[in-house]
Amino acid sequence: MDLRIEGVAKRYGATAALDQVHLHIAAGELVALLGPSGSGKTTLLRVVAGLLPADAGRVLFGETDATQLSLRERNVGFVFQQYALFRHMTVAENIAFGLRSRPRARRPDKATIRRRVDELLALIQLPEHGQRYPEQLSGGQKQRVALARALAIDPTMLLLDEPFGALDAKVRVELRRWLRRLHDQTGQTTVFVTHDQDEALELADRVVVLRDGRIEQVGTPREIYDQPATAYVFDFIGRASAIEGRVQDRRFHAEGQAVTFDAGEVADGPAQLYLRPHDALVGPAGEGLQAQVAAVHHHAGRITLELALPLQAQALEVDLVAAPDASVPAAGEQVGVRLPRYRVYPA
Ligand SMILES: Nc1ncnc2c1ncn2[C@@H]1O[C@H](COP(=O)(O)OP(=O)(O)OP(=O)(O)O)[C@@H](O)[C@H]1O
Repeated sequence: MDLRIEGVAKRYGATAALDQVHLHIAAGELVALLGPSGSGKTTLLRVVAGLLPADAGRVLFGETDATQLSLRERNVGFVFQQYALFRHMTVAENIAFGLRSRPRARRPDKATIRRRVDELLALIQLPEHGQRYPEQLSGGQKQRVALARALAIDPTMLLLDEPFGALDAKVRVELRRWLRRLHDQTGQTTVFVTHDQDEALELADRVVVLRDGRIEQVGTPREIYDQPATAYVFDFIGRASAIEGRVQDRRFHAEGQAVTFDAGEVADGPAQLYLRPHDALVGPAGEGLQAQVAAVHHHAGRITLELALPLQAQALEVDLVAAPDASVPAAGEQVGVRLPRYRVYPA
């Protein structure tokens, strides 16, 4: 089912947790709400679920105005960060809970519930775990059970609030790939909250970047990464360096440099040029931006240079691919930096 959020606003005293949010999510999409702490992700998810009333605006599920509907009437599947499983119930009982607690008229019979639970146990790849208790499962397994419980009620959509937030890094990566495959199997409209840009970019069909209760950009992971609409998105979405300067007649003039760069449509005035560490080519001094190597950092498979630019407060971070025989500039050396890819934003 598709989801339409129209002009939704929510205030807590002086804080606008959500400020005129408009968003359309197509049926079957997997969408990430991405943003730093306090940007309004959880508030938006809760408003959609019916856990929290909005001050203004509408939420539509398909053609139905769901704004005034209760949590139960909306029939969404919700998964919290901390596996909120019932500790005194087995895995199978947890999964069956939503079906068993339906009013008698809409409650499936016991055999149907048992069949549905078995199907879901197979779907989450825990077919033998139905009789275990939550404390006998790993964190990742608990979250899969939480997802099965959410799916059991045949929800209108799945809403996941930092579903992998409490798990360690390796399990997180495994589980998000698993969720992607599960989504491809079920085709369930899914919205998940994360503050982890890797998770959003790897998992989602589209990413919604939030900032202070407003949508900063909506796009495919590729669009968000390759064409960030604002300096904020550029900075938030990956490793980035900024060079201060100004735009004049469609050229960006970096503070303290002779070389200038195409500034596209950016109007005259103070501006910043943003680049990713892998989008800079380091060569002999005299070509491109003039810089001095401030530090050399060795990682597995790559070398990162910190480059100091005259009159710039921030150092430039540049990755070198570590070919075994490549010469690596030493700290203190003067180098030239060419920029095959960058973006200019008004400051
Ligand atoms: N119950 C509340 N009372 C007062 N202010 C709140 C309440 N809940 C949220 N806020 C405020 O609303 C804003 C948005 O909060 P929200 O929890 O939606 O952000 P978030 O992006 O989900 O952050 P996090 O990643 O930390 O969960 C924040 O400024 C937060 O302090």
